[in-house]
Amino acid sequence: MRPAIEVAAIGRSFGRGGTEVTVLRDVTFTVAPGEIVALLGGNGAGKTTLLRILSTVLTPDRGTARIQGFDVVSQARQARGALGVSFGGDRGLYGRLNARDNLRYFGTLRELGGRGLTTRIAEVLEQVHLTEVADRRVETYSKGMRQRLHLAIGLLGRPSVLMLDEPTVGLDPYEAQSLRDTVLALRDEGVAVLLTSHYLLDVERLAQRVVLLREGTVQHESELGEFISLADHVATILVRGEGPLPDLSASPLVDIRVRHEVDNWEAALRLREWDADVFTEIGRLFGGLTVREVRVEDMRLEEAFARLAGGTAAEAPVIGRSA
Ligand SMILES: Nc1ncnc2c1ncn2[C@@H]1O[C@H](COP(=O)(O)OP(=O)(O)OP(=O)(O)O)[C@@H](O)[C@H]1O
Repeated sequence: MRPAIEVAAIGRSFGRGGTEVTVLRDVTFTVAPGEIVALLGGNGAGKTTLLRILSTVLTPDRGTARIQGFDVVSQARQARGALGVSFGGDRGLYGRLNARDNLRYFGTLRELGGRGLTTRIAEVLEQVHLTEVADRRVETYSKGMRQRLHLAIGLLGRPSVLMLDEPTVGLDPYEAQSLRDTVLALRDEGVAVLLTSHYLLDVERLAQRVVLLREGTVQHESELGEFISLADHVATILVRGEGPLPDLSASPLVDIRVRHEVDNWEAALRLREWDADVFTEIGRLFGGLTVREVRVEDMRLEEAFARLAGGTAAEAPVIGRSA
């Protein structure tokens, strides 16, 4: 089966002469129909630049990219026809109009029109669960509703390829999950999705494959499971307490960090693997102390990301689990 997205040796620089900066170097990967690929990377890795090239708004200096077989430079119009783009944020929506009229406006820009457009608007509203509020002004919408409207605009042309830049940013967990469910339903219909997200929960729940950019080159590409297995810790146990600090020397648990604030402390125990002794060990370390909270965080994705993108999980700039 022909890939829905083909990126071959793409390169892009900005500026000239002595101030030229190369932002993408020899980037190559594909996305199959019905597949969700997460494009990851720290700030400035080149993700947005690549999405701009694939959505035909920026031309590459080197290499080729195709959307459903259409070259994004020489066949930009056809490529755009196969593509839905949802870059989200607050830009681009007309607050004083309702969702239906926003969709009509963007549909007309895409040269969709007439009765076909009215039917299509009803369909996309249904797909993103906005039918009930479709006649309300968009300025009264929550962030999640706005993100879903962005997605609906991207879906108007029945795209077979969808590009989503930070689809869940700023959403509460319920809204984020609802948006993820919509994306999964689209994937099940055969849509190819390329996604960037600073929320690794999106990656975990959505992506089958991960492409990680670092300083403009593909640093790593693998199935999600393989990516996660690169982490050398399976979990972190956070223990919070008060009073005297625990003595954590001579523990077989790796990488123990303790943070101390006035009379509170927090210990982070990073586990290389789970075994029955972990709980015995925790009892031994913290027995007799005033423990207020014990929490287990599954850190594998963060760890894997941090190891490959640079820095440590604790410092990694792009991680968030709040959504
Ligand atoms: N028009 C431009 N002129 C000069 N430099 C640019 C231009 N666009 C992007 N860059 C630079 O290219 C690099 C990559 O930027 P890009 O926005 O693609 O990264 P990103 O991976 O999307 O980062 P973030 O996660 O912060 O959005 C950055 O160093 C940025 O400053």
